[in-house]
Amino acid sequence: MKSNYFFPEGGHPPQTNLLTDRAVFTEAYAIIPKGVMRDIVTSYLPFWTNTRLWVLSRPLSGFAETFSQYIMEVGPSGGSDRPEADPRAEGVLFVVDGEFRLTIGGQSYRMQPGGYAYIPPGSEWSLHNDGGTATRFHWIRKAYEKVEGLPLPDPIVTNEREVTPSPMPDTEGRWATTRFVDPSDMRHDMHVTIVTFEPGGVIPFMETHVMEHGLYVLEGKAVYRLNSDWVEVEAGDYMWLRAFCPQACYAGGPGKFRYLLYKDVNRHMALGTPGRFA
Ligand SMILES: NC(=O)N[C@H](N)C(=O)O
Repeated sequence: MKSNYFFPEGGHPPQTNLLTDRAVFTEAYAIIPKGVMRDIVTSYLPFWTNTRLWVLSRPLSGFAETFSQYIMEVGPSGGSDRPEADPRAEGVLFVVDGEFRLTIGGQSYRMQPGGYAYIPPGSEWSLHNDGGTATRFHWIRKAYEKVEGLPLPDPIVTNEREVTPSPMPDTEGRWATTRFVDPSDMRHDMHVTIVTFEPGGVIPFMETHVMEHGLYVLEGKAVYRLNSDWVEVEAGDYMWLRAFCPQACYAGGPGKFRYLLYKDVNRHMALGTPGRFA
């Protein structure tokens, strides 16, 4: 199935056009624009066949940075029976292009664009592209922080088509969030949602909060405020925001502006232990 969520750039950039990239890396945020996700900056992982990936974020300083995010590209017959090497890691997959078969705890699911899967830590899972074309999906990983007395979260497999977005209060529906997890479920320590703005919709104040973000633009255009800078972003761009990075946005139209949003939630910060997720 074809999707409009992914915007790969093959080959190498032209030698004559060095000023078009909008990549930025600062202490508070990074922007990895779609033009940077090219063949030359791919990675590979052990125990994955016919697979390459773009690593969009990973813990860098060892101080309370919580997640890693990849765009995975799995070719025909590719995949893995040993996808995750870290037993602490929980994961979310979100499909942007193509199809694959996902098996969690012996149960198999057909994943298509818009497909979302939450994989609890320690799960037995595998992923295989049994179609004829490459599939691409986000894989967001975090070291799960267990709460004594609470069981692990259950696996969740769904598609954004199955979930009704919740409008944000006082926005006349111009800003809505598609939630795959009940925000009051304290078993979960990470949320991956889809944020949708109608043209002209805004985040009307400088959100400044402890949660980190990974933010991949699925559709449309906007001007995004990151710390002290306003930047133009569009479908296929990725942003990574450290804790307390001030943020706001203005959706430019003419269509919807939508992004996949990672956020760490519902846990104390471990006191006096640097390297929480190193
Ligand atoms: N940048 C964002 O979209 N932030 C969200 N409002 C959030 O933190 O939930």
